[in-house]
Amino acid sequence: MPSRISDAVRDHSLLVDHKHLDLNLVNELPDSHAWTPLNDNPSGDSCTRESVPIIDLNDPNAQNLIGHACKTWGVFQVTKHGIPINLLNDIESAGMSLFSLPIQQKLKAARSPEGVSGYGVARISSFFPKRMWSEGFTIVGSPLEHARQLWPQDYTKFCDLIEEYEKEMKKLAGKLMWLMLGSLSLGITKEDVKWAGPKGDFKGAGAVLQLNYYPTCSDPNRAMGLPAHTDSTLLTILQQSNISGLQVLREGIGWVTVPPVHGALVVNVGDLLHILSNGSYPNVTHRAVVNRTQHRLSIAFLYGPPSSVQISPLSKLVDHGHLPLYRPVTWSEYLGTKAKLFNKALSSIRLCDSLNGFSNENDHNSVKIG
Ligand SMILES: C=C1C[C@]23C[C@@]1(O)CC[C@H]2[C@@]12CCC[C@@](C)(C(=O)O1)[C@H]2[C@@H]3C(=O)O
Ligand SMILES: O=C(O)CCC(=O)C(=O)O
Ligand SMILES: [Fe+2]
Repeated sequence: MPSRISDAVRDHSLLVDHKHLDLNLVNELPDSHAWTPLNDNPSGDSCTRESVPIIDLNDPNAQNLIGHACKTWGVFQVTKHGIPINLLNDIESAGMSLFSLPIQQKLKAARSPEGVSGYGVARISSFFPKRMWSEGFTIVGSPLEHARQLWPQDYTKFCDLIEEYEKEMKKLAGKLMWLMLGSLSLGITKEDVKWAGPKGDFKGAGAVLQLNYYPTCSDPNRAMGLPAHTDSTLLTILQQSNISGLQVLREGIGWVTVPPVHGALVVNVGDLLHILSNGSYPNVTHRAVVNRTQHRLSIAFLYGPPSSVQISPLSKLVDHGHLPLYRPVTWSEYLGTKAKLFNKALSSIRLCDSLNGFSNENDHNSVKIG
């Protein structure tokens, strides 16, 4: 078995340039991609009855169900969300056609070292000693330049579809924001979240679209599609096609598989909503595993506030008994901190509990004192 990328190249001529291995052509897992075996088999495959809640957005009780899911899991699946199924299918096909391009073509749209958008491995890869079994394509704003490089003759279809998908996702994200905030405390209104705008439609919100592709893998227990992380967002809406792979970490249980449900979308709490909720909603840790027989595609809509807005615990959640757990931070500042500190970013902006003289029992990230 080739033990390093360089060996893989020599043996199989699979390396496209000095750092890109075409995972679709690799027969054996190179050492560079071999993680410690995943013997933490998810409870989704064993006997636990705990599963990520599935909530029908038309259910009159949806807000309470969402509130409970956010407090206990930090993640839920939504059905009857109003996104047309054709749009979900179309974006999936567009993603598949992108990742099916020859690697030399995809590399024409490679993310630049300082850039955010384009083709490449997920940004967090630099924090891990082993490489991921996945490819990514990140879209911020218009994908026009990169789409032109990928499909010189026929790029407008892709761009129009992305525009339509982002428009629909933004609408859904705004609706979810009110449902998630409304179940935190009675009476949270537009006055409490001024940056939601006069109509309360979060018009100025920011978003990034991330397409993830996980090729089949001969040794899935030693490979990792996307390692454990939290999203640096308010919330993320994930479309995970019909192949399983997403797992969430549940305190006291371990890794739980989020089973694909036809037409459903996965919604997870990101770091910024954790801050806004003053620690009441856990920013769920999640990862993507791979499998031997079926490649997998996922599409993440990463939703955040306008870049200059300071996010801090909602004032209605703060009083003498509940001091703010985090200092204010903008999305841009937080992304910069995350890029440097990764999973220590949140604690770097945390206000000191011992100074506050208390520990919030609702805060799933807190270390209990005393
Ligand atoms: C806005 C962003 C969130 C993200 C980093 C980024 O600047 C652009 C890509 C996003 C993504 C998608 C895949 C998983 C993730 C952890 C990563 O490596 O890149 C997220 C980042 C994040 O949420 O921190
Ligand atoms: O592919 C998945 O299921 C997870 C993707 C993800 O976590 C992300 O894009 O942030
Ligand atoms: Fe994620």
